[in-house]
Amino acid sequence: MTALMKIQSFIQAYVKAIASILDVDVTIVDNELVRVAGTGIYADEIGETVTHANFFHHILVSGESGSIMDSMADLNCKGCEKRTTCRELANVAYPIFKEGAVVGIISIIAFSEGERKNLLENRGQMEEFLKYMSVLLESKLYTDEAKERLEQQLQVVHDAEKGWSFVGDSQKMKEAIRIGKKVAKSNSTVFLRGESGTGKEIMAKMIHALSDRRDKLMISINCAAIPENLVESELFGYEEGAFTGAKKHGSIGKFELAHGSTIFLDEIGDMPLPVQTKLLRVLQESVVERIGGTKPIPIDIRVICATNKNIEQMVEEGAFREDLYYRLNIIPIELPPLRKRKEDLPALIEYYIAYYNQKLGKSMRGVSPEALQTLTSYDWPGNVREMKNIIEYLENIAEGEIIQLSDLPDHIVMRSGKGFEDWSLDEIVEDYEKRVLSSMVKKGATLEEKNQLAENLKISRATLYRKLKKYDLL
Ligand SMILES: Nc1ncnc2c1ncn2[C@@H]1O[C@H](COP(=O)(O)OP(=O)(O)OP(=O)(O)O)[C@@H](O)[C@H]1O
Repeated sequence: MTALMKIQSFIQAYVKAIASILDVDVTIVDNELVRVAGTGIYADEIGETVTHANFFHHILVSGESGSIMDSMADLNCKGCEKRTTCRELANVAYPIFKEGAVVGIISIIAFSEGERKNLLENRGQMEEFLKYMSVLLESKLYTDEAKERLEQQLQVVHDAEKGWSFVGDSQKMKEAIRIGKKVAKSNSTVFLRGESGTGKEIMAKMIHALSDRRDKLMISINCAAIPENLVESELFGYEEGAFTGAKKHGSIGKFELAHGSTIFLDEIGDMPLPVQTKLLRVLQESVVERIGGTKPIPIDIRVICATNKNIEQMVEEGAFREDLYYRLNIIPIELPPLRKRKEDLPALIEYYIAYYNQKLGKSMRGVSPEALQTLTSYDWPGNVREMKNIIEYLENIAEGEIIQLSDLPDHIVMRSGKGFEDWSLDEIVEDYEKRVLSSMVKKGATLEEKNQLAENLKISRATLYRKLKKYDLL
């Protein structure tokens, strides 16, 4: 949608007001020559493409105002087959700009001789008026864009507050989200697989939030974070006197706590074997037995578990119970590593820029093409978590509104071994040279700093300047 079309209803009200004050007809077209607003006979043609638009086309290209005072004689209309039947007798038009580019045209039209006379007599004033209106429209475009940006950012924060908001349009991610949403309402066990930082926990949160259990808190346990000797009591609870140091009246375990809700068992591969046996019983019989307890306690829970380990290999090696593996692996969902879905990167970067803008009160606008290329070439071993942290870092250290290649941390620039398959050696060397130089020369570096750099690099000043010029780094 063009910039003007986005504020169409405002523009239509605006031209109506101008038309009634000046007693003329007014129209506005966008840069695709679609009529955005119009009065008189053009009120019925809103949304239609203006044909026979030599004159408008010229204004869009030249960015200069123009007028037709006699359509039968005007050069702009020469050769137009509609010239003899055209309803427009005269026309004064002015371009509408945004950031220096022409985004549309505002024009006053005379359909009758009387209107044409009025236009001719007051042409200078009309042009001045259109110019003023064009500036007003331009500022309206900026205000609306700023508002839209703010709304988007608020939406980002709102989504993040829900605890899950997936960004990513790749087929692989879409498929994972589709399955997650589809199984949310069921009570079946979900097994989330994927490297660290790929979004397993937010997937668990999403499934819980979309389930009928959402009114109760999801209980999350990181099996790798609890000391082995405490896992059992943490999960299943214990009775008074169950072991030395046991609390008076015992303690409720996480499974009991999750009754009626969802339990998320993260890093399930780290669950000790004896605890695995107890977990199997919980899953098969829907009961828990506290340590030192004698009677089973019925529970209603939905289990979501996750691991980044090769669990099949653990089963083979006897480190994970095979029967438990099959009992857990009912609905497997694979979260692909970021390096296998790089098409998600631009959206993720944009999302986290907006997120940290909001959080840190910054107004970062994006990433330069070179920086984006380098971020895309990087392998992201820490997946989305690593990317999120890098954006937070960049929001803190980058000076301009656009993240530049030179802002990126060295390890990313150096390790972004991009796909060099189709590159000649010269191109690879040039690419590397450009990255090294751009990470060394900060924007606005003084003459002295550049001279010092030439000295450090053991090249002449002339060579350094030639290279900086070549890579557009001056
Ligand atoms: N698709 C995504 N869109 C937006 N943010 C994401 C996405 N995937 C992951 N994140 C963010 O990355 C961070 C890590 O995600 P999460 O904790 O869900 O990963 P994980 O796979 O559970 O990692 P670990 O195995 O280390 O526990 C979180 O801050 C999360 O919000």
